[in-house]
Amino acid sequence: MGIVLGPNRYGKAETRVVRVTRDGDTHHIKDLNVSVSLSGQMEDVHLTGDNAAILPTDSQKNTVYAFAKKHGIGEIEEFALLLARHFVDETPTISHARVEIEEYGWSRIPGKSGHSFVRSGTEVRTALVHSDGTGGTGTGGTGNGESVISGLKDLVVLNSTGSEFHGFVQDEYTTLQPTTDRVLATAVTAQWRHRGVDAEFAKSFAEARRCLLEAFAETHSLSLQQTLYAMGRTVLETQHGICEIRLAMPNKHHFLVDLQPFGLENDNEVFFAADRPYGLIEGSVLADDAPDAPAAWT
Ligand SMILES: O=c1[nH]c(=O)c2[nH]c(=O)[nH]c2[nH]1
Repeated sequence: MGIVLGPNRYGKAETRVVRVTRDGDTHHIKDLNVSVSLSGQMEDVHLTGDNAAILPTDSQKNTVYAFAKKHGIGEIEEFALLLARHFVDETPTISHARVEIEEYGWSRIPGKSGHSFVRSGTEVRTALVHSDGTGGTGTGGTGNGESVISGLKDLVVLNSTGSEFHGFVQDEYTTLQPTTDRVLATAVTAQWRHRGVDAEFAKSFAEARRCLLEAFAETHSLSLQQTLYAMGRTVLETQHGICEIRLAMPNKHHFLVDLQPFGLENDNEVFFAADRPYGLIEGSVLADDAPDAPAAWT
């Protein structure tokens, strides 16, 4: 039996960088969590411990900080592309870079100060970039060895009516009562794949987020699965630069509390918000001409 090295990658995970841009007394901040993962000629380091091909993960972390100073931080997709292309273009032993970024939002505290901020809730904006470098010829999904996926996570939403769930399979373990009026709540994780790498990412993000919220609010839901599909479809119908969207939506169950022991009616007014277990509904919605790009998601 022969033993060989399988797929591998390495890099600095979760570099936290906060960039302050000073515009007189008015400051702007970008707060990111950057994870770099590189692959290439890595046989020797694994098989013999020869580090000659290795760009240390420490240098990768330093690059994130240096680029934040030199180039500033604009849209996270662009910052990720800049980093990914740099690692592949400048290090001959690296042929592929994956850069994943989370962005934590801050909004201004109203008032006179231009330097006071409050974190904008739990929601996180995300980007995932793959690059074979600016001279790349790989199969990232755009034909030139690069792909860009944008997204968000922990977008928490709730409909206090307009949601039903009935007509499901009944087996000997089924106790769930059918309902024609329930609370529907979830924390949306969404990732959408762009057809190209030069979209207007700020505009596209705002539009995709608006579509997700609008479809969640406006769909009269017979299941969270139906709502998921409606949300994905709305994004793809509105934004032709996006060819695929993947959604993961936990069903944050709200159970009606039995108030009868207290002689009280509960007409869909008082709920117990359970945090676990939760139903986990996941799905992908695609344009039927979407180019195949499974590697873009890894
Ligand atoms: O929207 C729902 N989808 C399900 O698949 C499911 N299963 C369940 O117990 N409740 C729900 N709700």
